[in-house]
Amino acid sequence: MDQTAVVSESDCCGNGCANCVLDVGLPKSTGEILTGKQNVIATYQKFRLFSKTRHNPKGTDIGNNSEDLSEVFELYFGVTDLITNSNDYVLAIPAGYHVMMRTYMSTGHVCLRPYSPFWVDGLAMEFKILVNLTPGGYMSQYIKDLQVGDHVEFRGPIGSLEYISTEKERCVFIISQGVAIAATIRIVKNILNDEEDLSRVYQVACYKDIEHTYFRYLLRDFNKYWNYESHIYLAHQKCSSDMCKTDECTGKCDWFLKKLWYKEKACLERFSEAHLVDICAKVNSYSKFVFIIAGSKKFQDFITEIVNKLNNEVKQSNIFLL
Ligand SMILES: Cc1cc2nc3c(=O)[nH]c(=O)nc-3n(C[C@H](O)[C@H](O)[C@H](O)COP(=O)(O)OP(=O)(O)OC[C@H]3O[C@@H](n4cnc5c(N)ncnc54)[C@H](O)[C@@H]3O)c2cc1C
Repeated sequence: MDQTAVVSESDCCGNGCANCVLDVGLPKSTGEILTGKQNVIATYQKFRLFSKTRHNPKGTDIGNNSEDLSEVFELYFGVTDLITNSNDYVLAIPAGYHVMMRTYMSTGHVCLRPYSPFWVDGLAMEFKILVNLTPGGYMSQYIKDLQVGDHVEFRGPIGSLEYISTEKERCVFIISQGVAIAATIRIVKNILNDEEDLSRVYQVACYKDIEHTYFRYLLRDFNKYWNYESHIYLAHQKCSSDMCKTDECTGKCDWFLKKLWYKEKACLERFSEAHLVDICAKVNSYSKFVFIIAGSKKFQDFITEIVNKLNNEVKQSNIFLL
């Protein structure tokens, strides 16, 4: 099957079939990870919840910090109780791919939801996901009730990202909405940690406000690399300063400016075509552009539309939807 074909979640019947329609094959690079071993997550596998912590966008690891987000959790899972020798297995989840979490409803129906690991240790067979609990959501309630030590079923990897090429001087635009940035973290790390990869990464992270800038500390760290820059867009920043005359913050008041870190820039607007044009103006050749878009279908459609308006030389095969 064409690995660049976009398969919608709605194509999945939701029954957790062994040969799920969402499996579109692994990128060629996965062969190196497997090295003759089996992928432990290729069929549904139980993973033990090692830890469950509230996400702190600033990265401080002091438990119960007042800046921890009450509705966003980092879940750390690892394989336990393998029937055969664990040396026969690795955990292969390529960057940009997701895993399917499975649980059963009280009605007996299966509940499947995809999540995108932001950290994977293939040999230890451990991974982490960031989950933004959805009010009234079935899996969200299940996750909320999960306790450390509980076992949860996952399978995968599922995805279609095959952007890796021999071309190492690309302009990689990574545009994400909210928690979907989790899916992009490993892609950025892979590029930045590859000394032979001279690609420039422009990360556009769209959030509702500064309190919800997930992985803010990572973006700060990535910005230390010569070939990386992040742009944060905050669509709904509330303000408690008198300087901003309305409830919506202008981003110019002392209250907001004090919230920013040294050299950190944030634009208090929705990301638009004009912003994309501004960022792209820094780059010369459009043919080397790669766009990786992570977010809801509506967000992906909007960004794809403005990318297509940008310049008709942007090849469709260089646009990847996570
Ligand atoms: C490729 C991919 C990767 C993803 N990665 C992540 C990730 O890394 N982290 C993350 O947090 N999320 C991720 N998601 C989203 C995730 O899969 C779930 O959709 C999300 O956690 C919500 O699931 P849920 O079962 O809690 O909510 P659902 O039960 O699906 O409910 C969603 C919403 O619909 C409403 N609703 C449900 N039933 C009804 C009804 N009968 N009538 C009216 N309204 C109803 C609920 O109130 C809720 O607001 C990803 C999604 C995709 C497609």
